Amino acid sequence: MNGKLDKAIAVLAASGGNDLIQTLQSRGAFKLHDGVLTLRLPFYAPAWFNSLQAKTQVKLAALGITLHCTSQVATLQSNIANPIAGIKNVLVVASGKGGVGKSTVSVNLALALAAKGAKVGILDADIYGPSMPLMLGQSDARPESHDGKTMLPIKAHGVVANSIGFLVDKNDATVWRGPMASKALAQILRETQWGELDYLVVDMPPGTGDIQLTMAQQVPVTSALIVTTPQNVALADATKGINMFAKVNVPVVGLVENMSMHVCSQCGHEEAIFDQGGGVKLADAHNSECLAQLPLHRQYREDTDAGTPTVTKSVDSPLSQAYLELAEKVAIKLYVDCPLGVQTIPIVSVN
Ligand SMILES: Nc1ncnc2c1ncn2[C@@H]1O[C@H](COP(=O)(O)OP(=O)(O)OP(=O)(O)O)[C@@H](O)[C@H]1O
Repeated sequence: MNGKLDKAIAVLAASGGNDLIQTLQSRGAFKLHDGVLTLRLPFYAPAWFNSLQAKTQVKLAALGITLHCTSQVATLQSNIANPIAGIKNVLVVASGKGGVGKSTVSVNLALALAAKGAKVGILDADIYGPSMPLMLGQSDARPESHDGKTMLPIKAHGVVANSIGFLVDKNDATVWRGPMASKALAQILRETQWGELDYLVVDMPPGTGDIQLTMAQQVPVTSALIVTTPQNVALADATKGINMFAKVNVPVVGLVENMSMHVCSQCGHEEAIFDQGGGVKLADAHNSECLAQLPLHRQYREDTDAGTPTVTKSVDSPLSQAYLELAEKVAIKLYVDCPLGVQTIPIVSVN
């Protein structure tokens, strides 16, 4: 019986990535019963699973096995032991430098994770330039409170979100000093009724100063995703970002090189305006991985400006596809990189 399972695992490892299949196996994700091999996937990655199934079907059939899968996102270990009720994993999206597209990546990645099947929230922690109200098409929304103590997040495009931008006048927040900004983040994080979430994507303020450091220490972070553009000046700042997370024991799941190549919306001509390949080099230098190279394309800007990020606006476009692929890579890599965490604290309703 076990020999059969071992053979099936070897078949899957040859096609689905050895590290991943071995991690799944060692954490008890496979069960073989009556010729049905059930994989309880601890993340949503339907494209990866469909490809695995297609590639292994014949060999598994020869062993008398059919493969099935169910998905339930696992809670992974975070940097501090102070979890937020109902939230399984917190992914912070950070950049050393401003204006590299951190918010654009945060919102599209969050929507892509949701499109794959996960329950996702967005916390816009970019105190000095909150963009989520605009990018989610919710500029006039204000979170409601039923008890005067906690807020209900804003719902948009299948995710929930909260932002300093919903709560405070833009001009007030920009003059906050570090401790005030960090306190505001802690409050908005813990006083929002997020519900049950597989991932909370946190759009961090740009930079690697004390504010970002304090924030990273206050929030139970599973991992960080670093956004950079390919040119040297941005890469130097991204390096500071990677080093900052190392200081606070937050693993970096990988890098995203944004504005990688300019694609003309008229003729499709490609030009490396901000240079090329820097994200891959940086990732290599830090033993990390460049998980996506996203083009500089007018459509990305137009869609977020209109409050309908590309992943919701045109799901089938190649621009959207790039994010859908990134979402699966992030979900898978988080699981492989991070040890399993303690069971999420369930939300208990108090009447
Ligand atoms: N790949 C892209 N192609 C075209 N435009 C983009 C792309 N990524 C981001 N932009 C645009 O660049 C501008 C800056 O992006 P964004 O606000 O996401 O950056 P940020 O790093 O979050 O900035 P900040 O430092 O202000 O927080 C926005 O107008 C956005 O629409």
